[in-house]
Amino acid sequence: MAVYTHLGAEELSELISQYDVGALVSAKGIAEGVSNSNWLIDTTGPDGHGARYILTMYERRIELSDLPYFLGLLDHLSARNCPVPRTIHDREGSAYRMEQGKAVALIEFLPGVSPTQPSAAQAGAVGEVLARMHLASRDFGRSRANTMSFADNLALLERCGEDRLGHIDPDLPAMLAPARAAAALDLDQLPQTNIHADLFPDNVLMLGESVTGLIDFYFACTGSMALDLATTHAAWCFDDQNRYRRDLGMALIAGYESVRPLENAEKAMLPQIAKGAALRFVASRAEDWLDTPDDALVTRKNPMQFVARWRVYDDLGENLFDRT
Ligand SMILES: Nc1ncnc2c1ncn2[C@@H]1O[C@H](COP(=O)(O)OP(=O)(O)O)[C@@H](O)[C@H]1O
Ligand SMILES: N[C@@H](CCOP(=O)(O)O)C(=O)O
Repeated sequence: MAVYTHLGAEELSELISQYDVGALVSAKGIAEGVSNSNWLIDTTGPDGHGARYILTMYERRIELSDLPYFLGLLDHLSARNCPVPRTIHDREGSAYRMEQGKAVALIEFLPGVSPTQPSAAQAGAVGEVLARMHLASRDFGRSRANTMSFADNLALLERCGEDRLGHIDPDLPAMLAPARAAAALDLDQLPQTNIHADLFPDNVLMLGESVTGLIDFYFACTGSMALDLATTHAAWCFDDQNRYRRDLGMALIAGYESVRPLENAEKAMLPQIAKGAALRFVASRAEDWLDTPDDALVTRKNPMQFVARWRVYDDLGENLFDRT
């Protein structure tokens, strides 16, 4: 379920005619995704040979004032040969337009599929691309504060409250104490850049072991590179029972370090940051769980999945980098 708004054929044709991409041939709603409405758009193409795009309508959680940052970052990274879709600008040069009172953007279509059970080779490739992206986004001229920082996550869990957290799962209120510990970490002293901050497998397109696209930059922000690596680690390196896949963890970090070796201060803090990164998804998923009506068509994501991952990080402690 990821088409929240109906756009009629005439509206779509009129919208597409504002871009130099040829005439609309077909528009199909995309089922994947939870936050925005997405359509797969085929046109006759700027040169008449056909072309494909993604049309995104921003529905939830996105401030209009953040769009120049998100869309500008796509253009910045794409121009630096990172596998990131560029934004198609309309004839007036705008990266987004308003339709039915909501912002829409036309985005380059990239080939590939998101892995559901990633291999170590795929995790290594993602680590390498993540590091390339970190280096390439250092000179992006804009910045954006992280609205899902560890302090924000703590505030979110506190707003949910022990009682309501306990209704989701009796083990959830116990996550407040580690969330306080994470909120006390100072990540500002670590190397900063513009980070993706939500690089789950479903936000990576791959063909075999090659990364063809990093997508869904709508949590991107200015922040610690180690936080982005830890978030990617928490999202990629566990099986469907939330058991740690050490082979993937090692491959992800090795791939990252093949491009950008971690500094000692980052290595020292990574075990703590990984716990905070797991709690970030405990917090947002707990909030979504409580806010989503039982009859909503969206599949709620279970916060306990990331409680399990937090426990793995807590047990691993300093051994996160161990190869055995
Ligand atoms: N640039 C792109 N190229 C190809 N497919 C894309 C692109 N952007 C999005 N998609 C497809 O649309 C789906 C939903 O996009 P996504 O940005 O993840 O939505 P949401 O923000 O709602 O999670 C993706 O899983 C992917 O299949
Ligand atoms: N990746 C987050 C949820 C964010 O959803 P997205 O569809 O915008 O990536 C999670 O798994 O909790």
